[in-house]
Amino acid sequence: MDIIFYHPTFDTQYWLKALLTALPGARVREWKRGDNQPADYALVWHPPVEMLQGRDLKAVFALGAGVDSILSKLKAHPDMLADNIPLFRLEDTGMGEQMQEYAVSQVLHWFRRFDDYQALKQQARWEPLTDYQREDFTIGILGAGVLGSKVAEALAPWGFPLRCWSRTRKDYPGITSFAGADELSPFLQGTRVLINLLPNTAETVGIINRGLLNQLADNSYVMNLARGVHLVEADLLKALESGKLKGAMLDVYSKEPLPPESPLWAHPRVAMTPHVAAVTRPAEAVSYIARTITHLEQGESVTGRVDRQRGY
Ligand SMILES: NC(=O)c1ccc[n+]([C@@H]2O[C@H](COP(=O)([O-])OP(=O)(O)OC[C@H]3O[C@@H](n4cnc5c(N)ncnc54)[C@H](O)[C@@H]3O)[C@@H](O)[C@H]2O)c1
Ligand SMILES: O=C(O)[C@H](O)CO
Repeated sequence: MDIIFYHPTFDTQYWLKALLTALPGARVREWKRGDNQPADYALVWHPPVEMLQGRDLKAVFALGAGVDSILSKLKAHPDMLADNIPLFRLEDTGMGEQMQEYAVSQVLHWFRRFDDYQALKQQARWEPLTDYQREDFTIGILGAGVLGSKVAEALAPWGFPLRCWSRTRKDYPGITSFAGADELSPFLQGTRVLINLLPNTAETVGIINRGLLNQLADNSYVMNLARGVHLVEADLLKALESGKLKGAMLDVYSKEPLPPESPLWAHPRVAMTPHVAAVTRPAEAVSYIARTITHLEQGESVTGRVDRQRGY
């Protein structure tokens, strides 16, 4: 079995070695321009079109959770990957735990009013504030898939009212499930902390806009952990100014790296990280991919296949 690997920034040598260890007998090579030799599987992130074009592969693995960038490249170059070649993505592989850490720590930061105390400290003001109550702190998670459900699971023991919104109804213990476009408004009403973990698709681009933000509870918070295109940044800034929103925690942006002129940098109630909420953990990813390839080779069923029509 031949495997080709391409990632613009990862430590390729580490991956090649780890893949060889996990799949003894496989031939694994870094793909370089001009390499047209046959391959069975391709592991990629932001691949050049020529890497995949015309290849008769058994499967392609995206080396991340989101497949928006490869699907948009496929749209521009439909001959890059034949329709019958399955595209897989990483399911969790350590990203769930990272999202849990991120979301829980930020929710508690807001709930315990550390944002307010930070602002008071800057003015050298000693001022105990009224506690927030859990029942006024409903958390709504947009997207209840692999990562959204992990975040919900980690928040559940803290006792906040929890709800999620997804395409189809979920049956997660202790979490109210809202499903489909018709239930988006009821999901938003009463939500105090909105956490976004949707995939980037034609249906979800720009979903966190003025109309959506206006439906949240007053003094709400927004955490965007999915993709920058989900959020209309100008609408977020207006909602912060109007007082509708109390704060935002952003990991992803309409343009990355975020340009220096973006007003988000200087906004006192916007906290930011540079698209690091959950990164690919090589060891977990390699064992996931190796396991999936082994199942595919044995004709067994696997999960993680992207529905290219649906867009995730
Ligand atoms: N910031 C980061 O570091 C980082 C890291 C990993 C993943 N991500 C992002 O997180 C996203 C989610 O990852 P995942 O593994 O949980 O994906 P997933 O496919 O397992 O879950 C997606 C969820 O969104 C819901 N959904 C999709 N379209 C919908 C629609 N139109 N209406 C209602 N619900 C809809 C699905 O029902 C599902 O519950 C990824 O696509 C990626 O963009 C970001
Ligand atoms: O989708 C992912 O895996 C991360 O956001 C990295 O882009």
